[in-house]
Amino acid sequence: MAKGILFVLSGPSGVGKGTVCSALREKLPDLVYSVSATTRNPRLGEENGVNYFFKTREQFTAMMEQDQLLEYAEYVGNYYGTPRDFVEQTLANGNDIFLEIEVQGALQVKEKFPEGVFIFLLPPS
Ligand SMILES: Nc1nc2c(ncn2[C@@H]2O[C@H](COP(=O)(O)OP(=O)(O)O)[C@@H](O)[C@H]2O)c(=O)[nH]1
Ligand SMILES: Nc1ncnc2c1ncn2[C@@H]1O[C@H](COP(=O)(O)OP(=O)(O)O)[C@@H](O)[C@H]1O
Repeated sequence: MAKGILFVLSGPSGVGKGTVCSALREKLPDLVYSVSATTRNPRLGEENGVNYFFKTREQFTAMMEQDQLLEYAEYVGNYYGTPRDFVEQTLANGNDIFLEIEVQGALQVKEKFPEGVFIFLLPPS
């Protein structure tokens, strides 16, 4: 079976990644989205396992040490990372997967998956 395609959307903070992602979710409801792990606190309305997997710093460090993350980065004082197994299994099953992550993480994914499709959003000015 052909492997799925890995899509990574990245770019600086405030450039509109989240906005593009919500539009995409409406247009392509069947596309698989990676759910990241983070040490930041949940915001009102956010659900564990849906928006993020919310972790303590200890839990996150354990995931890093056990090589469970495809990439991770510290961003404004919190850790964010992409669970590896879910991405690898989705691709192996022949399904595409979409990641919305910040730039340091996207560069790490590019090292590991140079065949992926990397989209960097830039502000108009
Ligand atoms: N490297 C990396 N960045 C992530 C991951 N998940 C989310 N991010 C990025 O972390 C940043 C902060 O996300 P968040 O706390 O949800 O705030 P907001 O997207 O700015 O409202 C954004 O730039 C996300 O793209 C991840 O798994 N890895
Ligand atoms: N194409 C656009 N033109 C102008 N403003 C936009 C555009 N896309 C998004 N925005 C606005 O810019 C702000 C940041 O967008 P957001 O999607 O949260 O960025 P990011 O996820 O990259 O931090 C939001 O207030 C959003 O409504």
